[in-house]
Amino acid sequence: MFEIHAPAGIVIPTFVEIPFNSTSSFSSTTTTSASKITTPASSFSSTTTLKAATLSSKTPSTTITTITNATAVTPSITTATVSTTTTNTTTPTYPTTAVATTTTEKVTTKANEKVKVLSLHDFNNPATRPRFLAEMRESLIELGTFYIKDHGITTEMTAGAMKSIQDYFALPLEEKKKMLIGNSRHFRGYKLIGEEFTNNQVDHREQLQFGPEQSALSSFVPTQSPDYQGLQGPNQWPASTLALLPAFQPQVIEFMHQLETLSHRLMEAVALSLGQSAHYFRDLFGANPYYRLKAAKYPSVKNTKAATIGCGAHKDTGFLTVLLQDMVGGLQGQIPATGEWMDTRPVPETFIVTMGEAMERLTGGLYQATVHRVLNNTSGQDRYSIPFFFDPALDTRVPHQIENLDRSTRLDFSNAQTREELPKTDGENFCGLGITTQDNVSLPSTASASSSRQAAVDEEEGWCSGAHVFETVHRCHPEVYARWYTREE
Ligand SMILES: O=C(O)CCC(=O)C(=O)O
Ligand SMILES: [Fe+2]
Repeated sequence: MFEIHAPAGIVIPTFVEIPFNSTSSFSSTTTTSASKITTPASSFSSTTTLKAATLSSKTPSTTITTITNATAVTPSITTATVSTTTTNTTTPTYPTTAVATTTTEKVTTKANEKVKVLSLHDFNNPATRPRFLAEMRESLIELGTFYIKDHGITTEMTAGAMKSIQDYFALPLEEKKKMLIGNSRHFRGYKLIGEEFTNNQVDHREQLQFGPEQSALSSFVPTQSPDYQGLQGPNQWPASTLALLPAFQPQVIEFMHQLETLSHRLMEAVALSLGQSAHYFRDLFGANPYYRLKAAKYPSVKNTKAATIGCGAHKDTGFLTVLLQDMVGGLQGQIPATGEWMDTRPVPETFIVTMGEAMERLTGGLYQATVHRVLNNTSGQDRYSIPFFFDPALDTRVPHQIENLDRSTRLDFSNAQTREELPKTDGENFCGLGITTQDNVSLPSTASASSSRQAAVDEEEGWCSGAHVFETVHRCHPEVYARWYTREE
């Protein structure tokens, strides 16, 4: 038996994310029957479909759970019986992450109250900084996520960015297709609804991807260079789209710029919260951090059978995600300790800050990479979100783990100093490692034995951040990989 509290008009699938590099341990199908679900009576429909994808590498199967017999037990709570059947599905042809079904899913909207809203003002002010860092640390150990307010990005900017992406998605399909992600070796551009898979399940969203505006590496040779070097390059800006939406390009570029500044500041706080120096991540990330801005539109669904999930359960790949969402709702995070799902409800004028797998790995699991997903909604309102993924320069070697990390929940932050407060030392360079993926810079050696040309891990030097990012990105967008990375030009 398990209990689910479902938010209004939202379909709950059952997915479980597994950590990266774990590809074989979850392969069996699990079947649940006659479980119990509770959900707010006002929003419950008597036949809601839950869907859980299970993968063995060859023969995935899909578990469909149908809720029936809903009956009200309190004015606000409804119970229902869950029965489950298992059917086979086709295997995707591109690499996938193994997925396990869960029979113990719990969702509670109450758990949302667990996610703290932190104010960046409290970090900036030395008097309140110790408390801010203590709360940040606790949140990242427990959940891997928090909201940030007073972040310094104006409402005008966030509203403008939202409006720009809404205007873009409202363009005729023919116009949007001019910017197809498949046109770009650098994984930038537009992706149609129904073409992306997360957790081996087709997502129900349109999306648009941008990254740092740079020229491509002229030295890049497909099938010979490390694949991740192909991530560097320009965004797509079709002239006709810019003519139709004059504010679009400047808005997106300015928003990325401001999110980069905010992310650096947040990473400074994260470093301090880990007991490291304020410039730990600046030094690690180098002069040209690699980031991706994704804009997503989740159309409201009429019936929940047609599309069961907006975005399947997953952990973000890298270090830090800063996410802007509108007020529609549907994003959920999983509480690591209990497996319970909680709504990451829209909180006005905040961003949601989430740790990714790279951070989890670097901290030896002390900071959680939050498993999250987006549920479809039947409210009639489309949902828009803009996540920003912040990572080191592509050729950064990330240490396997921060040394001598104090793993206790509470640390003394009374003397924590930000970068600008730290005394400058001779020759100090805040971009200390100075690693950049420029055309004229020689790159770290790569493991030629690696079949995927990734040079992902090196015992001595640490693992390659770009290779790690590429691993996920190429899995999400196999059409880009097939076109640009599998043969020489
Ligand atoms: O749209 C959202 O709120 C979340 C999207 C997400 O998790 C992702 O694209 O990685
Ligand atoms: Fe995500």
